[in-house]
Amino acid sequence: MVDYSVNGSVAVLMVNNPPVNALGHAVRVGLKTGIERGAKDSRVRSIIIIGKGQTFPAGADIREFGKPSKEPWLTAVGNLIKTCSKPVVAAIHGTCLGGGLEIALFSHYRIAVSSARVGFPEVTLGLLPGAGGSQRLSRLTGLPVAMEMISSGRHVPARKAKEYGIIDEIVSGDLLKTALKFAQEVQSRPFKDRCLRYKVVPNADRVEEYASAALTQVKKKYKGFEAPVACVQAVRSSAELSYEEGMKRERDLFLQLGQSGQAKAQQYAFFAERAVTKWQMPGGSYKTAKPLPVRSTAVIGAGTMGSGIAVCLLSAGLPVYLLEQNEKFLQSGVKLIESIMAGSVKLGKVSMETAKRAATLLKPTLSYDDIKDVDLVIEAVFENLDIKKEVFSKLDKICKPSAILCTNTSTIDINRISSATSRPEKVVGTHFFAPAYHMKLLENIYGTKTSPEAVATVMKLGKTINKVPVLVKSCHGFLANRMNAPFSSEAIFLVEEGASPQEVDQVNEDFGMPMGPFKVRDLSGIDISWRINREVAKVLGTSITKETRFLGGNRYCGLNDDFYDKGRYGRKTGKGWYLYEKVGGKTAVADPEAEEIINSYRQSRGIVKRKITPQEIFERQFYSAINEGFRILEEGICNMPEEIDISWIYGFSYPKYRGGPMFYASQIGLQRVYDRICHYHETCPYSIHWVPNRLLKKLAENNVPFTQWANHVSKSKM
Ligand SMILES: CCCCCCCCCCCCC/C=C/C(=O)SCCNC(=O)CCNC(=O)[C@H](O)C(C)(C)COP(=O)(O)OP(=O)(O)OC[C@H]1O[C@@H](n2cnc3c(N)ncnc32)[C@H](O)[C@@H]1OP(=O)(O)O
Repeated sequence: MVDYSVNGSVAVLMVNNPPVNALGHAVRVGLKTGIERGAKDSRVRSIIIIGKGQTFPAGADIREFGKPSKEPWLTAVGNLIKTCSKPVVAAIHGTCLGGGLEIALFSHYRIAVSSARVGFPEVTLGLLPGAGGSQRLSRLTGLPVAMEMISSGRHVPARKAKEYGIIDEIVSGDLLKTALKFAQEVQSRPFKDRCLRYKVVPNADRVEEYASAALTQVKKKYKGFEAPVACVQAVRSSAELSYEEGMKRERDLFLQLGQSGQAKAQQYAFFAERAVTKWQMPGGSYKTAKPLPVRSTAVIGAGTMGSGIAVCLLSAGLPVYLLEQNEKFLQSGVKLIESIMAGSVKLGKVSMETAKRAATLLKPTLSYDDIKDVDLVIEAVFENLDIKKEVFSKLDKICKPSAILCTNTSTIDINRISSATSRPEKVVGTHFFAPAYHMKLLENIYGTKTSPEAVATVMKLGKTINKVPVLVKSCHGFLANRMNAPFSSEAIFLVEEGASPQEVDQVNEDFGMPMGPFKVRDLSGIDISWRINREVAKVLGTSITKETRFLGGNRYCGLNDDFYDKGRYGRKTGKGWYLYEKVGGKTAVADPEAEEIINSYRQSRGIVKRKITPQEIFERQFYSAINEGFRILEEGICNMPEEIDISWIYGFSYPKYRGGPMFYASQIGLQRVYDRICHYHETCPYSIHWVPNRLLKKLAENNVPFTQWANHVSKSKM
C-alpha cells in the first residue's frame, strides 16, 4: 500500500491504494513504517510522500467510518511526520483532500502541480478535519480563509492554495523528479520552524469578529446542517486555546459529529451518489454499453424548460440549435438564455469566458432542416402526448439515423412517445427539474425498446453537463413525480381537513425541505397544477367539476381549483396560497382572503375543521411517499433505494443530512413506518396511495437491513 524506495539521499513513500489512495488502515501502517524506516535509514536525508496513479491521498477511507477504528490513527501517523528528524516533503497532484491534506500539513514542505486541488471536504460527510487540520490550517492561512474552506469543503486550486500559503511551490514537469530535486535542496536547511503547531494564528485577536461573520454565513447557507457550525467552532478554538487544548476541542467536536445521524446520512449519500452511476437495464449496463459521442445538440422548444436545458448544454461547451415554431417564441427563449447566463455570471456560478463562449455556441432556428446532423436532440415542448408525438415524427424523418432523440417529459410513458418514430431504440427520456439550469437531478428514462447505447449516451451526457443522472424504467410519472404525487396530494388533503397551508409548510421546512409544498405550488403556478389535473381527467375519460371528490377512484380535493377560479395563480399573480409583496414577489405572508377561500370550501362541502398535529402532517406526506417508493422498487422501476434517495436530494432538495426518504425510513424502522401506513389506510381509505405495499411489509416483517433491500427488487428490470 505504501512503497518505500531510496533515490540518492531521498526516501520516497509512494502511496499505492487505487482509485484515490484513500488513507485506509493499511496505508496508515505503510506510512508509519515508511517514516520510521526513512528516519533510521543512514542513506536518507529527506523524505517525500507522493501518490501513485491519479492522485495524492484524497482522504481517509470513508468505508472505515463507523467501524471500530484500528491504530495507527491518522493523528499518530501525522505526529511521526511532524517530529521526524529529517524533513518531509508532500508532493501533490490530483486531489489532496481531508486526511490527505492533514498529512500534507503535518509535512514540513508542500509542493504541487498546478492542476492539483486541496481541501477539507469532511464537512460534506457531516464531519470536520479530525487530525488537527482545523488547528493547523488557520495558522497558515489566517482565520477567515480557514473558516470558509473548512466549513464549505471547497476544493481549492493549487495556485489559490499557494496564495493562501498552503502550498510552498507550484512545480511543473515530472512531479517525482522535481520533488526529488526539491527534497535534496531542503536537506541543508533548518526545518523545525516549518512545523505548523509552533506558528501563531494571524490576527487571533479578531477571532470574535471573524467567527460571528462565519457563523452568520454558514447558518444561512447550510441551514439545518450541524457540521459547518462545528467547523467554525473548531477553527475558532485555534485562536482561543493553546494548540493542545485546540486539538482536544477539535477531537471532541469530531467525535460528537461522528455519532450524529447527520454524518451517517451524509456518508450514505456520498456512496449513494456513486452507486446510481452503476446503472442496469434489460440487455445492458454501465459496464457493457458504450455511449455515442455527443458533439452537437438541438433543443426543441424555447420555453422555460427548453431554455434552461439549453443553458446546461451551452455551459458545458456543447453547440445547441434552439428550435421554435415562430420568431416571437424563439426570441423570447434567446432572451431568457441570455438573462440566465448573465445571472449566473453575476452569482459567480459561471465564468465570463463560459458565458461568452455559450453565446457563440447558441444557434436559434425556426427550421427542422438545420438540425438534421446533430448527435442528440432534447424535445422540451408542452406536456401533451399529441404534440410530442408530432415533434418526434418530424425528428424521425429529419435527424440522422444515429441521432439520440430525447424527451423532457415529466410524466408521459416513453413508449407512447417513441411509437411515433421508426427508431424507438434511439428514444430516451431526459427529465430535467425546474429550474433546469440549477437543479442537479437528471432523471433518464428507458422505454421497452430503448437501447443500452442510448441510455449510456444520456447517462454520460448527464455527467458532462454537471448533473446527477439516475436511470429509471418508464411508467406514468417515472420515479420522482410518482412519489411526489401522494406527497403533494396529502398536503392539500390536510388543508381540506383543517390544517393551514402555513402549518403544512412549516412542518416541511422544519424537517429541512427548503420550501413547503404550498410555497412550491405558488412558485410553479397554481394554473399549472390546474391544467395537469385536467390532463389527468382527460386521460381517465372524465372531467372535473365543483362536485368532484374522486378522480379515477382516488380522493380528489378541489381547493386548488377554487384558487385558480379566483385568478390566484401564485407568485406570478402576486397571490396564491400566500400573499406576495408584488406580482412576481418572493416574500410569502399568510393571507386572510386565502383563509376565507379555504373556509368556504370546507363549509360548502360540510367538512368540519379539525386540529391536525405536526406529526400527522409529517407522516401523511412523507410516509405516503415512502409507500409509493416501495411500490416503485417492487415494480423494478428502479434498481435500488439509493436511486430514490438521490432523486429526492437532487430533484426536490430533500435535506442531504437526512439521507433521502428511503434511508430515513430505514432509520425510523420499517415496522413503525408500515404500521403508520396501515393506520392511515384505515383512517383515509379513499386514497390508493395508502394501500400498504407488500414489499415494505415483507422487508419490515423480516427485518431486512437497508443494504439488502435492493436484493428484493423485481428482477424483471435486469
Ligand atoms: C476511540 C475513538 C478515537 C477517535 C479519535 C478521533 C480522531 C480521529 C482522527 C481521524 C481523522 C480522520 C480525518 C479524515 C477525514 C477524511 O479524510 S474524510 C474524507 C475526505 N475526502 C473526501 O471526502 C473525498 C471523497 N472523494 C471525492 O470527493 C472524489 O472521489 C474524488 C477524490 C474528488 C475523485 O472523484 P472522481 O474521480 O469523480 O471519482 P469517484 O467516482 O468520486 O470515486 C472513485 C471511487 O473511489 C471511491 N472513493 C472516493 N473517495 C473515497 C474515500 N475517501 N474513501 C473510500 N472510497 C472513496 C468512490 O466511492 C468510488 O468508488 P466506486 O464507486 O466503487 O468506484
